[in-house]
Amino acid sequence: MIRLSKNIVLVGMAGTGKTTVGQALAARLGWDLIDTDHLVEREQGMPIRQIFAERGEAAFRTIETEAVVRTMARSGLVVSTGGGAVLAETNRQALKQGGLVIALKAPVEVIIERVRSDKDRPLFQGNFEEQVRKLAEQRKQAYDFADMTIDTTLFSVEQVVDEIVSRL
Ligand SMILES: Nc1ncnc2c1ncn2[C@@H]1O[C@H](COP(=O)(O)OP(=O)(O)OP(=O)(O)O)[C@@H](O)[C@H]1O
Ligand SMILES: O=C(O)C1=C[C@@H](O)[C@@H](O)[C@H](O)C1
Ligand SMILES: [Mg+2]
Repeated sequence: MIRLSKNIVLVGMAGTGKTTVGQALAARLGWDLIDTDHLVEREQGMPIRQIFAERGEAAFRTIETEAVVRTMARSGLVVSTGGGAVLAETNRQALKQGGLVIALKAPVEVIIERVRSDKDRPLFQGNFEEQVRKLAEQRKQAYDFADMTIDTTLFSVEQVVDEIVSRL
């Protein structure tokens, strides 16, 4: 049994299911959900795709860090992060200090199938299969700082939630 921290935080590559599982987990626990991507989009008044296009990735990362740090100062939340939210040391520290960090994993082939029809991810434009593979390779160890890891390949969303709840 892992002692429950202030928040439950989901990290992982794009398409591993952080948003979908976060929604189901928050509903199951009766907790509020903050999806940092959605928070940024709401506060900036535009989709992340447009932030990347008009201001660049570095500007997005600055905004993302501010949203992550502010969110992690709260408690009793399920927090779904963006796929790249773990890249900054400031974010990793805030996530770890303020929550139990759970990494969702899936093989690159599964990720490709899950995100194939969603054209909103700015890092997956053009030859998106190649881009997913490259990013997965670059981020091979990026999620290793998590307190636990769940491979979502063979699980439905509700089964992933069952697994998380059983490990709390
Ligand atoms: N366990 C699962 N089994 C099958 N499909 C899943 C599972 N989890 C998520 N999906 C599907 O994969 C797609 C991507 O999921 P989701 O948007 O939740 O990923 P994400 O990790 O939040 O990605 P991003 O980092 O880009 O925000 C969605 O269509 C979702 O329904
Ligand atoms: O993997 C990433 O770097 C990203 C994932 C998404 O959640 C968004 O945060 C954005 O598209 C960047
Ligand atoms: Mg998401």
